[in-house]
Amino acid sequence: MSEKIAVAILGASGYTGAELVRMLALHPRVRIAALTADRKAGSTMAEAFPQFTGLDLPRLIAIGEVDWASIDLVFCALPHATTQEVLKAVPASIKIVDLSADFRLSDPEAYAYWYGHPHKALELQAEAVYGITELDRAAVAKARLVANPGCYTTCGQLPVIPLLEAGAIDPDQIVIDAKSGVSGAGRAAKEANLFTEVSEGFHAYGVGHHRHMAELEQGFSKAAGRPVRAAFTPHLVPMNRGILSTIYVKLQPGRTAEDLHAILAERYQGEHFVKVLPFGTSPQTRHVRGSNFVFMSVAADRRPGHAILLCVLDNLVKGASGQAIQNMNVMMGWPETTGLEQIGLFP
Ligand SMILES: NC(=O)C1=CN([C@@H]2O[C@H](COP(=O)(O)OP(=O)(O)OC[C@H]3O[C@@H](n4cnc5c(N)ncnc54)[C@H](OP(=O)(O)O)[C@@H]3O)[C@@H](O)[C@H]2O)C=CC1
Ligand SMILES: CC(=O)N[C@@H](CCC(=O)OP(=O)(O)O)C(=O)O
Repeated sequence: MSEKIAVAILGASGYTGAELVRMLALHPRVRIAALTADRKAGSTMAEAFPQFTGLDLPRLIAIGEVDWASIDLVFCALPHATTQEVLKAVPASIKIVDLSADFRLSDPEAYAYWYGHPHKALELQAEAVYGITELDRAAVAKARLVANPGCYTTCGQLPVIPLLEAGAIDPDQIVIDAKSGVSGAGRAAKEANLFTEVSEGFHAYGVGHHRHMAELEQGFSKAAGRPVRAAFTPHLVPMNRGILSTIYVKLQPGRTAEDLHAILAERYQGEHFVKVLPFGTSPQTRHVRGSNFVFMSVAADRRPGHAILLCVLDNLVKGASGQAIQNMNVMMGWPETTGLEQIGLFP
């Protein structure tokens, strides 16, 4: 058996932290050496999440108690802003995959604008490599600190970026209508996430100003080779997991919706986790639930010169912890699917 690396999960008592534990407990190259929490420090992982009853896991401790000398790689699943303070104290010899938004924007001014305060770890922000694995694999392989992308932004960029790179769609006419399950908001108690607030209805939020626009625009601008503004409206739907993005695009002259499908099929041919379904298929969140897969497709729009892209993923897996493990596998030079073989949990 190959030697295992020792990993710490900061924020293990949260949803993405628990998802990391669920998948890393079966990862053949990893030993979970430290798990941290804030309010729940001192509890066992089974007390925080009874599904882990019987697993041999370290007790949840405060971040200050972590013995960094014993750790090879850190998964950081803390709230944004807290993350940049904490990661400054992690020794530079340790690899990091950060799930928060703290290191995703490479422009410090853009960060300050969208997050309302100056960045407190600019050296780390400069060092961080943005990592949608399928699009940034070569850079991720060389990185020490990977900024794991957001759930909405993975679901928005995977279908759009190859089309921008191919010059097949108009960069100024991208409209992303996205719906997320409530686990996307994390485990911390918030009035807006009470059962009565989210069940039996659904609503848009952050309309016209959601902070993920910055991350989408950063990716789209790089792919288009010029500044791009995107319309993005997130919605909260009464389900636990999953994101569906319905994306309206304008074709460049001479292009058809079928061309877009062919570009995506070719771009993701051979990718284990990204599946381009037949033209006109409507992918469903329930088919990727609990897995690291992304299903996407293209459909005709009745308006001439337009097309509709559809993309689904599990926000806690490919949208967060699964992609974080995929990035670790790339950073370590291991097969990318290691520990990520789960198939969607349906029905
Ligand atoms: N949920 C999702 O679908 C996605 C989340 N993300 C990002 O991943 C990160 C984690 O998200 P998620 O798991 O949903 O969040 P949760 O709210 O579920 O968990 C947060 C974790 O951080 C700990 N924590 C909170 N405040 C502090 C603090 N001041 N010091 C130390 N530890 C603290 C909590 O400990 P305790 O429980 O003890 O309070 C908990 O373990 C966030 O940055 C989020 O934006 C990214 C993509 C998708
Ligand atoms: C449903 C819900 O609230 N979703 C969160 C985004 C999910 C998340 O936390 O991802 P990031 O790390 O990319 O911010 C939101 O809208 O802020």
